[in-house]
Amino acid sequence: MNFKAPFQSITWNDDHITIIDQTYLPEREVYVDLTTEGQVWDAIKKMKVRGAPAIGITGAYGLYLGLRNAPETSFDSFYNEADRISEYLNSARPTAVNLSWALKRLNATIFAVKDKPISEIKQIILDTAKTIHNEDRRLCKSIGENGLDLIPDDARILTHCNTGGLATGEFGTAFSVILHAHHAGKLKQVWVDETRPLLQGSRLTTWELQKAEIPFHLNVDSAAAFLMQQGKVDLVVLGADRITKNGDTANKIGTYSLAVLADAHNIPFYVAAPYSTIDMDLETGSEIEIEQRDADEVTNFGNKQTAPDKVDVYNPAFDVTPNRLITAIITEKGVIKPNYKTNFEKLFS
Ligand SMILES: CSC[C@H]1O[C@H](OP(=O)(O)O)[C@H](O)[C@@H]1O
Repeated sequence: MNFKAPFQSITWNDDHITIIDQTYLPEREVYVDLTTEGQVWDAIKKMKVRGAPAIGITGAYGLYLGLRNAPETSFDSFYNEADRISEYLNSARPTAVNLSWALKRLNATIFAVKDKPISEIKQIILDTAKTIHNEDRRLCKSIGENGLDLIPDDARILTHCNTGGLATGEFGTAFSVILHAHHAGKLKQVWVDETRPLLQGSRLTTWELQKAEIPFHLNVDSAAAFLMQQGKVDLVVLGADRITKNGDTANKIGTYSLAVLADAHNIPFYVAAPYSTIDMDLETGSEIEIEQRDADEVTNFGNKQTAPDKVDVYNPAFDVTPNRLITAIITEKGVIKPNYKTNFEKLFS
């Protein structure tokens, strides 16, 4: 299916990255230029750019920004600098594997061309970052196409957090499935979880759905169960930040709750993600580092304080859904069903 994505959230402009600063959405569409690895780190940490594939792409460009003026005295010193900057960038957010995946891919590329002049290696780093960006565009389009077979006519899809162009290189993951279902005339509407505490659903997914002219209702997270109980949800489709070899999936906090609810109501529960989100180095979800974020994200609603001073807060940015609750994982190579370990090994062989 040929259709354009509603917008681009990351662009390489000659010598810098331009991103939409998502912290201003939906009220304002603010574009910011990132010219150093420090600005990239800050943008990822403060979620000006967010979403597993998007932070991988931005991190890749960030490594180039950090290395483009590095001394060209010796390969070893250049490679050590690449490793240092990669470690620094990777420290911005730990859970989404795409950031470390992109940086590891770039460092492997650098080592593979170690006999070339360092000036040439720098250009290869930039070219590889662009390849990662363009590859994500293609992979996410395929995810949407592959997901279509799972979508019934007049589908009412519930989704969580944001998985569209703001979270990826262009089409999104679960959002790509929604886009394709819409263009195929199979989508009745989307239920959008607001996704506390940072409201990626109510701020970002609604903004993207309006741009795509897709019908939706915004609902508080705790209304999902009632919607399912009333028979108003046909399937759940959402994204991932890290999927382990056995199919356990780390995703935005609240995903596990939805998986348990979907199971209790016999509703299909689908994860959509590119291969770059699958971490074949981890056996199970218990090994995934879950990012803990600042208390003020929970004790404040925008600029309004909504809890007393000095309260203890538990604010994990993600949770882990066990593979047994995941009906299938929609990837660019097709729809993967259990046994995930066996089928991932075939996918990666
Ligand atoms: C297409 S991956 C999007 C994935 O990333 C989000 O996390 P965050 O907003 O904290 O970057 C969320 O888990 C989404 O499912």
